[in-house]
Amino acid sequence: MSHIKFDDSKVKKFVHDNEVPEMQAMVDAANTELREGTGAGADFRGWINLPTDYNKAEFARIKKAAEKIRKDSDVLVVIGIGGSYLGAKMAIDFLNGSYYNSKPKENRRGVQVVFAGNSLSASYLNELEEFLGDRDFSVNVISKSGTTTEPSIAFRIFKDKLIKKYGKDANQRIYATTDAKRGALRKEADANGYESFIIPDDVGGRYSVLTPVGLLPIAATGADLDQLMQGAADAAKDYVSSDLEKNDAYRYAALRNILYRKGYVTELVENYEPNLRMFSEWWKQLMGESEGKDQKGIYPSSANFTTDLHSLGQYIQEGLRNLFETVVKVQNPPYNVEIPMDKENLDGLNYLKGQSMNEVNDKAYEGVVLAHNDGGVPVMTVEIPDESEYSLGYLIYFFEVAVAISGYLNGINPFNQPGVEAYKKNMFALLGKPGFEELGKKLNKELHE
Ligand SMILES: O=P(O)(O)OC[C@H]1O[C@H](O)[C@H](O)[C@@H](O)[C@@H]1O
Repeated sequence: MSHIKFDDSKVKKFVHDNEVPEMQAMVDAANTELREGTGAGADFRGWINLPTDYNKAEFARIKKAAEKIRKDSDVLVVIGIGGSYLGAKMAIDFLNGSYYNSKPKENRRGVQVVFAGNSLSASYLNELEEFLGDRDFSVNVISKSGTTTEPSIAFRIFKDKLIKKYGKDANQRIYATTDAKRGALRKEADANGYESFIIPDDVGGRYSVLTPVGLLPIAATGADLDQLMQGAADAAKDYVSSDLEKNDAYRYAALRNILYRKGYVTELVENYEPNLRMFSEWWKQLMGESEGKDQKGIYPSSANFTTDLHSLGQYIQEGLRNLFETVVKVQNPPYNVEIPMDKENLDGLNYLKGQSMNEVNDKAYEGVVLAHNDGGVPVMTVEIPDESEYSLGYLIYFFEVAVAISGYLNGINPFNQPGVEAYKKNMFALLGKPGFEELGKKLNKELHE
């Protein structure tokens, strides 16, 4: 039985009864493409069986490395961008809360984890260096290609810092997560003897959170990796049927495509728990890089509730009617607080006395769903029981398998990202990278005309 409760009752107004069954044949075809490898991008389907077929020896080595980091460091600096950043960041926030790094040591299961190499901002790096101060730290540099500019620059800077602080022992504090054979990072890891972990060839960056890419930083916070993988493994079993009556991940994929074809071209993923803010950022890369191509695709966006009801709420209620919402809801958040009685009741809130904040949050959710529905916004809800490692693993797999099916339903390759190179080439040319001279001249002319 599914660990996720998927509620599509609030799309009924927008989708006729016949529409989902009429998608079944297309979903069957998409399922065949995905499972039999007859679809585009078939070489990148390693994530399908990853939750059970992962490298067990490496998994054990990740746990050991995390233990060593917890012993000899106060902070782990994780360097990466895109799929080499978002998965670890979202999982750490999801499992530990957004103030994890500010908690006193005794309230944390592991080291503080900070992220670098996810922008080109020198000011951000400076802040990070100030945060580190003279405390002990290690670095986990992550790049599948091993050549991405942002993490490469950040790695140079933190490597230099490590060498200045620890001399020849610096190499013992560097963990490289990269391709088995290719790329500059692999070369450097081999040359300097860094402990290294492998990103499988057949798993793309945005599908890589359950590889060493996500696992080492997550383990450094003391989280239970076995439960995380178990959740994903169970989801892999639960979401294997191509029957839309039995597979909610596929049903979600089908409904997204039905809505998209009616003009609902923007999907907002939403949460009612700030711990899930970064989950939305991870989801946006998964959806956006998978589906936005060939001049089509749903635009993935996000909102954090109830916070954004006071900023974006107006637009969602009454703006252009091209939006639909997917709420990721937590049935039992890790904490609850009772609203106290106030004798004077000057704020008029005594009608809430004795109620819990989680109840109030639930009522907000119910009120919002009904209001937005009335305003012309289809809403789907993906509910997980709690914020455990198991539920997170399950949820990750739900969206991974859903977007793969959804992409095939829309006739694109859900596993490549050719468009990302365009700006990179221009940036290299404008920076004067050897080999890009001609393009550099052309762009400089265009910029100055
Ligand atoms: O892991 P890396 O090779 O450094 O790549 C990091 C990220 O950068 C790219 O530009 C891609 O669009 C992403 O899919 C990828 O996750």
